[in-house]
Amino acid sequence: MTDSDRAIPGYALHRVLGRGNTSAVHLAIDPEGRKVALKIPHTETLRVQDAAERFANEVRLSLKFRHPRLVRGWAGTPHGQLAFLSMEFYPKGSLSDHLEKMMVRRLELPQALRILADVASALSYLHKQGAVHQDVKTHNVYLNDEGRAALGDMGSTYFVAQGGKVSGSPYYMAPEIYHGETSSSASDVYSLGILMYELLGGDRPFNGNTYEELMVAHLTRFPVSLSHINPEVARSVAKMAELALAKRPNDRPTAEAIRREILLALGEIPAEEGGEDETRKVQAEPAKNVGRHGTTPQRPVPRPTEAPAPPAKAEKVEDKRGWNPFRRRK
Ligand SMILES: Nc1ncnc2c1ncn2[C@@H]1O[C@H](COP(=O)(O)OP(=O)(O)OP(=O)(O)O)[C@@H](O)[C@H]1O
Repeated sequence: MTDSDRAIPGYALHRVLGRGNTSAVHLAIDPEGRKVALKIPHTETLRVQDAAERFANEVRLSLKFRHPRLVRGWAGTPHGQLAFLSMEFYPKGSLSDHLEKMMVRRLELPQALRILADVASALSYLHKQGAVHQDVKTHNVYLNDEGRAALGDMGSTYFVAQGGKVSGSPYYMAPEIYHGETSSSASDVYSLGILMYELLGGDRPFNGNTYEELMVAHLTRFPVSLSHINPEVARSVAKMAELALAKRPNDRPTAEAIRREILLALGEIPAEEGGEDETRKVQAEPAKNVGRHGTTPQRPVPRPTEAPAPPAKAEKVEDKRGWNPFRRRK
């Protein structure tokens, strides 16, 4: 029993689904008898103003946004000793957990495209609401039993009109964020581009052992063409991933344009964004032979571990020195 295993009135805790830097997430039964993922912040999180505010932000925004490709918040209390967030339970856990468990370098092509289309769909929705997510990465994508994905962790999300604190994970952070500029929907698209390389190409395009190495890579290097890494990926999708990684925000496509291109590669006609049913199938079955040469062969390669969130812009240099991109966060 730790401090984040405390009782929340009305919820029966079953087992721990995972522990992060700021909270523990339990499988629980809510007052309506539903299985939910119950997030309870560590006492330390509630003590540190920034962390407490981030948790409160996650609670508020998870309850506010409604989209089938966003992790749904059922109920929550943003502040205080009884702070919690009750969310939709994703039985397969996070995409990073899943990739680690599967021990594969990349998923089968249709599965990877489906996940990417779902994340692009969630981003397209958020961007239309005038919000920026700021933390797109495998750790924050959740999977259900049908192979559908939902984007979670709204802790860093903010409305552009209201402004917000710039943050992100160094593996996924756009060049303008490294430059200390403000984030935008285009910086989310950049992170989506990294995710596309990761899922379709088997690796992130920019790597490094330190924050500085990663910064240099993101600022100065250009990714190898995704078509070259994986010729099975449709050229139109590979092109989108490459454009998403453009150094200048204005040169990147929108999340909606990426979503459409991926859905077309899946053999679906993209429908309007926002409803429960975002796509209409062209064929009764999802296209098996996606891309130019069919599905992706699997290679058993263990995955690198996730990076923690970087020091926020305003944080001190000591934080940066102590930062280790390969430390597990749970
Ligand atoms: N909705 C959910 N369904 C199933 N499992 C979940 C869900 N939400 C979180 N988990 C599990 O709990 C773990 C911890 O959650 P999460 O990463 O959100 O915690 P956190 O403390 O906010 O993380 P950090 O602050 O380190 O980013 C996840 O890695 C995942 O395994």
